[in-house]
Amino acid sequence: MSFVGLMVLIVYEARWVYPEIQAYFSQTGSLTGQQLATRARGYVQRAQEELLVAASPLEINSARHSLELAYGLFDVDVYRQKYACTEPSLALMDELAELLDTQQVDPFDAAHALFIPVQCLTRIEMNQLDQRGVVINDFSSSTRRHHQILTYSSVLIFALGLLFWIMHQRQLKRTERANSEKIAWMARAMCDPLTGIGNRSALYQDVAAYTGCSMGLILVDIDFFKQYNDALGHPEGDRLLRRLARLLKSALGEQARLYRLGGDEFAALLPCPNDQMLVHHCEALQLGLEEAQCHHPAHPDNKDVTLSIGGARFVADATSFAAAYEAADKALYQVKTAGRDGWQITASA
Ligand SMILES: Nc1nc2c(ncn2[C@@H]2O[C@H](COP(=O)(O)OP(=O)(O)OP(=O)(O)O)[C@@H](O)[C@H]2O)c(=O)[nH]1
Repeated sequence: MSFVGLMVLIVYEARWVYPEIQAYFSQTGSLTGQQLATRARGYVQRAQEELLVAASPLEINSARHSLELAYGLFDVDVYRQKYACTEPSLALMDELAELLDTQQVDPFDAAHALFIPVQCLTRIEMNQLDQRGVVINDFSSSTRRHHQILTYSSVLIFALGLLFWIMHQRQLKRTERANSEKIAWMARAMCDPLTGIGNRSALYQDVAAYTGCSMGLILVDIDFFKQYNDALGHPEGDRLLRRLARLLKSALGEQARLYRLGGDEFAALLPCPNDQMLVHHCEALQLGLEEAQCHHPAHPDNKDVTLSIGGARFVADATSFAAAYEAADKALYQVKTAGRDGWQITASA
C-alpha cells in the first residue's frame, strides 16, 4: 500500500520534473545563440584588426572576408527579432563591405565604425548568458522543490506505513488474546472446578479422540460419602474429593485421563489392550487408597474411606462407549450391593 503510494508519487513528480529538464536543455538554443554572437564578434574584431594594419588591397580583402563571415553568423532571425541593434548593425556591415570593395572608405574609419556591431553582439552575448542563468536558477529551485516534496511524501508514507503496521500488530494481539481467552474458556468448560480434572463433557470428547483404540473405563464411587460429609462437613468432603483425584492420578499413572462425573462419582479412561490390564488398574487403585489411609469418622464398617469400583473394556467409538459405561456402572452397582469396598469388571455388550 505504502509502496504503491510512493511509486505513484514518484511517477507524478517525474512527470513534472521532465518538462523542467526539457526547458533547461532547450536553452541550448540560447547557448548556441550566445556562441554565434561570440564568434560573430570575434570575426568583426578580427576584421577591425586587419583593417587597422591594412596596407594593400589584399589585406583589405582579407578584412572584408572576415566581415562576411561575421555577417553570416550574425544574420540570425532570433537576433533580428529580439535585438533592435541587429538590423542597423547588419546594414552597416553590408554597407562597409561594399565601400571596402570599391575602396570608397578609409580602412581606419571602417574599423572604427565596426564598434557598433561589436557593441550589439556584446549585448546579445550578455543577454543570452543572463537568460541561461535565469533558466538554470529556475531549474535548480524547481528541482529543489520537487525534491522536498518527494522527501516529505516519503517520510509521510513511511509514517503511515508504520502506523498501519502498529494498528495491524494491535489487531493481531487482540485476536490472539481473544483466541487464547476462547481456548481457556473452552478448557474451563471441560474442567471440574473443584478437583481440576475433566468433567463429563471432557470424557465424551476424549472418547471421540480415542476412536478405534482399545480402552478401559473405570467408574469410582466413594462409599458412604454422605456420612463423611455429615460427620466432617462439606469443606472436608470437598478436600476428600480433591485428595481422591490426586490419588487416582498417582495410582493409574500418566496415561489415565480422569473425570469427576458429579457428586462423589469419578471416572478414568485409559488405554487397555486386555482384561488383565484393567484388573491391574482396579487393584492398583484399591491399593493406593489403602496406603493413603483416609480416615472416615462415620464409616458404618469402621473402615477408612473405601471405594466401589466398576470397570469395562471397549474399542472406543460413540456407541461402544455407551455400552461400556452401562457395563461399568452395572459392575459398580454390583460392588455396592455386595457390600462396597471392592472392584468388579464386566464385559460390555
Ligand atoms: N462435599 C461435597 N459433597 C457433595 C458434593 N456433591 C455431592 N455431594 C454429596 O455427596 C453425597 C452423595 O451421597 P450418596 O449419593 O447417597 O452416596 P453415598 O453417601 O456415598 O452412598 P453410597 O454411594 O451408597 O455409598 C451427598 O450427600 C451429596 O450432598 C460436593 O461437591 N462436595
